[in-house]
Amino acid sequence: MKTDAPRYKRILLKASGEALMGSQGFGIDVEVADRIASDIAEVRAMGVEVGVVVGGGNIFRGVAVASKGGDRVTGDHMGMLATVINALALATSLRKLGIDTEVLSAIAMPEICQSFSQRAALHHLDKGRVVIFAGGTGNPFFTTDSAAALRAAEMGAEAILKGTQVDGIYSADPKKDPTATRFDSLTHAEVLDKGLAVMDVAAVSLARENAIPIIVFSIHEKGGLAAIVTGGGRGTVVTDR
Ligand SMILES: Nc1ncnc2c1ncn2[C@@H]1O[C@H](COP(=O)(O)OP(=O)(O)O)[C@@H](O)[C@H]1O
Ligand SMILES: O=c1ccn([C@@H]2O[C@H](COP(=O)(O)OP(=O)(O)O)[C@@H](O)[C@H]2O)c(=O)[nH]1
Repeated sequence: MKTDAPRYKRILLKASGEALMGSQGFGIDVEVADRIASDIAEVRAMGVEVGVVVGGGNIFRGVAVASKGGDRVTGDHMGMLATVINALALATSLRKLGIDTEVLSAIAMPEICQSFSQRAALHHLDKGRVVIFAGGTGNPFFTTDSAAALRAAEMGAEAILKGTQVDGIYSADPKKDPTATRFDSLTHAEVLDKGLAVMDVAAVSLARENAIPIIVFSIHEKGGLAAIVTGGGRGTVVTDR
């Protein structure tokens, strides 16, 4: 039994969309969604309040449309709808585990889920529900990382936990540069000044302005989320120290 006490009362997990496709080339691998849900359930069982922003890269990215001569805004609308599909999949996995979960969308679609408002989000969190924020920020030209920073500020989260493909922030993209070295800790300003592209500038700036720490860790590690929440695990911690 895990006895480590959680460091945070309320967190915002950014779950990579790309991770959800598992070893498939596209879409959602239900086994991966179920495993991420079990990781979330583990920290809920510790009493941690959890908001989740889910990406959409496993289904659609707006730039893909723009790069082929299409309209970027329409592409981004398609990307935001992709995040709603992922949010519904993750909510399904959480509910299978008996975790009370609410999906709040930045784009109104009342037949499918509630619309986002800060009041609704805080209400559901207070009731102990996991809240999945769908539809990104609701605006084109943004990313789900920016949505994560925005929702973290709105819900008063003590940390943004970015669960991604890599186990931290490196001196360069480790997928492209095998000589890249990993940081244990950085400041928001250092991430921006060094141009470390693990998160976009808007997201890091918003987190810095609101003094919200960011922890980048691998979402592929079972139990990795609980390890980070209890102050262990492998990841890069970004603070305004
Ligand atoms: N300096 C860096 N340190 C770590 N990862 C980086 C860095 N620069 C670029 N990356 C890349 O950024 C990716 C995360 O970007 P992102 O598109 O937000 O993924 P996701 O939203 O699916 O987690 C990592 O998987 C990594 O390949
Ligand atoms: O506030 C937002 C969030 C997302 N998107 C669109 O949704 C896509 C999927 O999000 P993202 O690339 O951040 O997903 P992830 O990288 O986490 O899988 C993006 O490419 C954008 O096209 C957007 O337009 N506004």
